Amino acid sequence: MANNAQDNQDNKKKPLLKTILGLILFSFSILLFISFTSFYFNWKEDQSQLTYYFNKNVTAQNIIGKTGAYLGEVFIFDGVGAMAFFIPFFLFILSYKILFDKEIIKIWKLLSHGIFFIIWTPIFLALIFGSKWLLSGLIGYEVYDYLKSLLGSVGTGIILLLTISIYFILEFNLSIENVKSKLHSTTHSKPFKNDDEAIKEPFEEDQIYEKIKDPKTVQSETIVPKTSSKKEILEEQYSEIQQSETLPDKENNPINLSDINLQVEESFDPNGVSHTTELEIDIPTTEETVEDDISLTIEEIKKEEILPENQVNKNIYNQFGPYDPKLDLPKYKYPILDLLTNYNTNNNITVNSEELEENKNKIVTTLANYGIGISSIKATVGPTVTLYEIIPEAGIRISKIKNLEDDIALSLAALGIRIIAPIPGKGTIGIEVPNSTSTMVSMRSVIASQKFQKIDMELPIVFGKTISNETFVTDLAKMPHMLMAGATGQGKSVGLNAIITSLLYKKHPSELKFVFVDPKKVELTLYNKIERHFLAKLPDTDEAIITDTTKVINTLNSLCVEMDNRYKLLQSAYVRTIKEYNQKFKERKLNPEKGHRFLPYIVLVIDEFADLIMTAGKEVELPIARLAQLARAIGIHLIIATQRPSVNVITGMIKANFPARVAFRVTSKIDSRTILDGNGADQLIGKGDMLFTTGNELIRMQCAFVDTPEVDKITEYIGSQQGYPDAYLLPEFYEENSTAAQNNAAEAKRDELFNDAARVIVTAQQGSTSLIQRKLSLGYNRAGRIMDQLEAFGIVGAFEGSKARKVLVTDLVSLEQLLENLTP
Ligand SMILES: Nc1ncnc2c1ncn2[C@@H]1O[C@H](COP(=O)(O)OP(=O)(O)OP(=O)(O)O)[C@@H](O)[C@H]1O
Repeated sequence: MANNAQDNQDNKKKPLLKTILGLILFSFSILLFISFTSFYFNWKEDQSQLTYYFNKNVTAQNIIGKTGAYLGEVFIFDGVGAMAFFIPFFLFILSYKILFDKEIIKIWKLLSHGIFFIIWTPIFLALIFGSKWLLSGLIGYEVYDYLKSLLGSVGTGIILLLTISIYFILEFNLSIENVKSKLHSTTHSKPFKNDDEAIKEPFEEDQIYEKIKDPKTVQSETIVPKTSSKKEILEEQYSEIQQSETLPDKENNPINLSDINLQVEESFDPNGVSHTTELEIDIPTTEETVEDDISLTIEEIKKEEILPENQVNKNIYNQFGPYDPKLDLPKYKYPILDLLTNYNTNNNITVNSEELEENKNKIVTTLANYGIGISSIKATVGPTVTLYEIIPEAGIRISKIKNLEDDIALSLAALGIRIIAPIPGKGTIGIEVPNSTSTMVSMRSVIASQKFQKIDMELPIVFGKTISNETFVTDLAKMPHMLMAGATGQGKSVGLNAIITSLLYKKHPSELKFVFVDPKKVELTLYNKIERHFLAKLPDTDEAIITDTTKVINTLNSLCVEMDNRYKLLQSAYVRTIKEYNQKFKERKLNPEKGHRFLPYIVLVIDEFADLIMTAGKEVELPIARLAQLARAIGIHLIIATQRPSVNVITGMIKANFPARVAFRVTSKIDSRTILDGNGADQLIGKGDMLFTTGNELIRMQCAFVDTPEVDKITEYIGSQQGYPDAYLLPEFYEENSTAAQNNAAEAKRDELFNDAARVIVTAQQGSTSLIQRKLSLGYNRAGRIMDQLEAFGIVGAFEGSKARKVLVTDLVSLEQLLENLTP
């Protein structure tokens, strides 16, 4: 009881205290205002009086006396000049809020804006008016003077302009797009584009009638004859009414325009000419009833603005701009050209005209010996091969020339002659003859080529130079998977390195990850150095480069899981390809809280595929075929290289899903057919001489040469830079049919924070990875891994795309029991 009485007392005191405080602040604001204003008129006379502040015989001119003069001196003269008026203004607003519980202007907003302008304006005034301290105050002038010594007047002006621009941009959200869209909307909402058009616009007088007449008073309305003068009058009157929407008592007595009865009356003289037009407005008065005496105060309903989801993201977009995945490693430097050796042979293909002439003669005579006449012959010299294009005389069968391949080779005494009859799209027959001295195509020359530098592709690969000495660039993302074959020592490893190097020169670590499988254990180990930048691996494996067959199977299956996960993400984002998905993510239209993330491309490179198939057979073939069939849309691309392109290695299932083929020299026609579905690879001359096809024509090329020390330098360059804490972690994969093995494996690898994460998830009853991330301050990968483990132990359900996983344990007690059972 005593307590209640005390509370009541307190409650009664509170409004009193508030009123007192409000009044004090109000008085202060008035005092300051009068002091400051008076200071401007009397400061000269009063300045000397201030030394005798406590001497009652000395008086000041200021209305508020010596104190007023003193306050003016401190705040205006020695302080911030005219901006000192902000202080009484602020106190006034504050007192109003305290007294009447109403905010004229939001206090915090006013304060923050005020602080900005208290700093900015005096400097600005000092810049414009110089040492007029009454305007800028001493502080404003001194700051300006200091800035001037540093930047000069122009520099200071620019800084001031910049700061005020930033202020307005932030305050009014003036991004270029916003301004554009506003301009756009205003131009579209303009009724008339210009005055002329307004005149041309057929004016419907009836529309005015419609607008101004109240349906209730239709009967009493006087019909106005349609003359242009009346039209104008009416128009004017209507606009007046519209303006009068802001009638003075609108605040307290809101009047609806439709409640206004409008009558237009005209008097006519006998000739029918109108003289006066009167406008009468009936403002309905509220009926006064007894109930009116009882006042009803309706508390203002505060509506919290809830934006739709896409709008929320839009705000984030407006605030932070597009998401840039490269900001993960903002200081990352792309490899420089000097890491590649300059072999000094760049574009200088030596044309040996004697050799060309000799070969031409031999071709012409050999063909003549078989009765084939030629009407013209043209040579295109490439780095390793020269293409002689011939147009046979009319009536010669093409197959006849094709059959002479061996005879021409014999007469030219050269290996690697290939006859293309006819050259697709040209109407000529091509005879490729190797040059006696071939020119090496250096990786440096192709990387530096304008074509590669300027190309805009998702995964650009520069292979080398074509027979006509053009740099050949193609997009792995479009291929979408590549099969590479070639006998040992013919340039396969160099080819793989060329592909990887091209990608490393063009892609940021956030955009691309490699999975390397290297059963030979030597070719790809160089790339270990870029593990934390560009490699992806299974969780809890030490080496990112996979050399062990069992791990290959797990990795491939894990990639299948990643593929499925990515498909779910794409599905929930309503997009069809990774490109669209990432674009949407960059535009912040996808919510990371719902599991969305930027998806890097994944390139799986398998060197020596034959070895894998021999040891693991179907176990690798199936996931590879699955990936090859489905992974194109979600950014997983496969490059498979093999020495032995025999049918038991490159099975029908694999072949069907790898449209892009690269063939270095192979030893038999059969191998050539397996890899290219035709002859040709057996006629290559080795050392990087290659054929490339994506299903249509065969392109002969000299592969760019990149040596191991060059690769070493590139990986060293990238590896020495700041990288991610770990390689990109692929999802965990457990074999489906052995739950025990699965549990054991998971048990052995349970994360230290597994129990904590389980508690977080069960408490919140929400299976979300980002929740674990937030509560336990973990990175996405680790949190994702823990989530997989929670699934393995039956604590949460399966991954469901953008939806949170189901939590299968309902309360903490059951969870603790489960965790206890798990502890060995
Ligand atoms: N594009 C090229 N330009 C010039 N020379 C090359 C090119 N490619 C390969 N060579 C030469 O051929 C050699 C063997 O190449 P590479 O190591 O790539 O063969 P490989 O097919 O991978 O052999 P293996 O299968 O035994 O590893 C290289 O050391 C190099 O001298």
